[in-house]
Amino acid sequence: MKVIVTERISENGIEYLKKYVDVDVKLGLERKELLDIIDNYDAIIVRSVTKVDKELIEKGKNLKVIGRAGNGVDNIDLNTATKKGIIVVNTPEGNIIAAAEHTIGLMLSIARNIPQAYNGCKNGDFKRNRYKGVELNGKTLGIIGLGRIGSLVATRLSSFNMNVIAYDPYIPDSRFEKFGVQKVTLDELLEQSDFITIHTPKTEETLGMIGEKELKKVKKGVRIVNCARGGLINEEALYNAVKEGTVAAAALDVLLIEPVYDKENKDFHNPLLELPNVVVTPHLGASTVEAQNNVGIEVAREVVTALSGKLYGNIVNLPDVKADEFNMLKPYMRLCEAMGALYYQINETPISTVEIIYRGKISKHNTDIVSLYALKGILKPALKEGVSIINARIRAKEMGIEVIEGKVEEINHYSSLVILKITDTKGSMSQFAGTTYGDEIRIVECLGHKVNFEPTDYMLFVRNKDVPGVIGHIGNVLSEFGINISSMHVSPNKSDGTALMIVNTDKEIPHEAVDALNNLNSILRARAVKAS
Ligand SMILES: NC(=O)C1=CN([C@@H]2O[C@H](COP(=O)(O)OP(=O)(O)OC[C@H]3O[C@@H](n4cnc5c(N)ncnc54)[C@H](O)[C@@H]3O)[C@@H](O)[C@H]2O)C=CC1
Ligand SMILES: O=C(O)CCC(=O)C(=O)O
Repeated sequence: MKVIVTERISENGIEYLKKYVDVDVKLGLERKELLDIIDNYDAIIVRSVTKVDKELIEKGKNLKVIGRAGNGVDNIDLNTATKKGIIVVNTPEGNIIAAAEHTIGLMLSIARNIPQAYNGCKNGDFKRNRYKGVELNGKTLGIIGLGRIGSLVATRLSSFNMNVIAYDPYIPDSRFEKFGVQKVTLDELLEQSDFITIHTPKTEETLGMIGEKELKKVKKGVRIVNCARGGLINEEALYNAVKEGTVAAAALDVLLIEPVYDKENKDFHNPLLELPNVVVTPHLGASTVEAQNNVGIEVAREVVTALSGKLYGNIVNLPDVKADEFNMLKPYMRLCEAMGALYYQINETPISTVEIIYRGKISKHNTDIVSLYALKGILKPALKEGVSIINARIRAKEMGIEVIEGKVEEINHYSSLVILKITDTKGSMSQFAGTTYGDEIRIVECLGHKVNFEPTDYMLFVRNKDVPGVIGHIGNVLSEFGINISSMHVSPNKSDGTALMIVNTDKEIPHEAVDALNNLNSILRARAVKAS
C-alpha cells in the first residue's frame, strides 16, 4: 500500500506509517504535480491546505482512504469521496486544546493590544497610553458553537470570571448546563456579548452566518475572535464594522482565502490585514508541539487501520463506532450482509423498499453500521465492486430504494433477531431473518420458511417438489462434480407441496452442476449463491 503525505505532519506519525506502508512525504507540491501522481496512491494524508476536491479524488483511481491530520474536513469533498466508497478519517480530538488556547490567546491579545504594543516597542514606540486595553473579568463572552472547542473555551474563560453565554441550536440543554453556560438565541448573544468567539464547522449554513445584518445588532465596542474557519464571519461586513468602530477589535486565525502556508506570500492581500485593530495569525490554532504530535500519530493510525479494512475509529463518512462496539456488532454485520446478498441472487425484480428491523438486545445498540452492511449485501450482486459500506446508502438512494430501519425490544425465542424485508417494484416482499450465537451467524427465516443455516460462500439454493428422492438426486449431481455437501437444511411447505432446500458445500458449485440440477424433474429452481 502506498500513502502520500502532502503537508507536514509530526515525525512520529511518519515513523508509524513506515512500519506498515510505503510513504512518500511530498511537501509543497504544485496542484498539477499532485494531480499527475495521485493515482499511484492508496491513501493521501493532508492538513488544511491541500484541496482534496472532486477533481483530485476522481484522478486518484486507487484511493481508498483520505486522512485529515486535524479536525475540520471542509477541504475534502466528502460527497465525492463517499460516492466513490473512499473512507475519510480525521483526528477530531488531537488539537482541540491547542485551538481553545489559541482562541484565548487571541482574545487576550485584542483585549490588551499585545501584538500592536509589541510592534510598537520593536519600532522604538513605548507610548503605553496608546495601548490601554480592557479586562475580561466580569464581561460577557458569547460563544457560537458549544462543541469540543467551544466548550473548552467556555470552561477556561469562566475561570476568568466571565459571564459565558452560548448559541448552539443543535445540542441538548444538558450540554449548556454541563459547562455552566447560559443558553441564548443568536440575537441575544449578539446584543449582550462584550466578546464573541465562533466555533462552528464551516457548512453552507454557517458560512457568513455573522454578516452585515448580525453586526448591526452587536454591542458597540464588541471584540470578536474567529479561530474556526475563514468566512464564518463575513469579511467585508467585519471590515466595515471595524472601520465604523462598532467592532472595537477582531482576531482571526483563519481567513476565507488563505495563502499557501510555509511559503512566502508577498502578494497575498486581504483588506482586514490593513486595519490596526485586526490581529491575524496564519491558521496557527493547531500548531503546538503537543497537538501536532497527537494528530500526526492519530492520523497515521487511522489511515493504517482503515487501509487494513477495519472500519472503526474516526471515520467521518461512516457512523461513529468505537472498537469495542464494532467488535460486538461484527457478527451482525456479517449476518446482514449475507441475508442481503441472497436477494438478487435468487430474484431479478428491482427493489423499491428495504426494511431492517432489529429486535431484542441488538435493538439497544447503535446499529447504523449494521444496516450499511445489509445494504452493501443487497446491492453487491448488482453493483459488484461499485458498492461498499461507505457508499451503500447513497447508492441505494440513487437506485430509488427507500430504506426504513426499526427497533423493537420485545422478542420471543431469540435474544436478538434482525429481520430484513425487501419489497420489489411489483409489490412482492421477500423476508429474511437471522440471529447470532457468539461469533456464529444463522439465518432462521427465508422467504416464509423456518430454516436454520449458516450462510457460507458456497451454497445451493433449491426450490423443489416435496417428493422422496430429491436429496439423493442432488447428492449424486454434486458428487459427479467432486463437490462435498457440508450441511443441508430442508423446509417443506405443506400447503403447496414444495420445499426450500439450502445446501452448504465445500467448494464453488460450477454453473454446469447448477444446470444439471435444474434439468432434474423434481427441482423447480436451483441457484448457486454466496454469503458475500
Ligand atoms: N484554527 C485551527 O487551527 C483549528 C480550527 N478548528 C475548527 O474549529 C471549529 C470547531 O471545532 P470543534 O469544536 O471540534 O467542532 P465540534 O463539531 O465539536 O463543534 C461544533 C459545534 O458547532 C455547532 N453548530 C453547528 N452549526 C451551528 C450553527 N449554525 N450555529 C451555532 N452552532 C452550530 C454544533 O452543534 C457543534 O456543537 C471547526 O470549524 C474546526 O474546523 C479546529 C481545530 C483547529
Ligand atoms: O494546522 C492544521 O492543520 C489546521 C488545523 C485545523 O484547522 C483543524 O484541525 O480543523
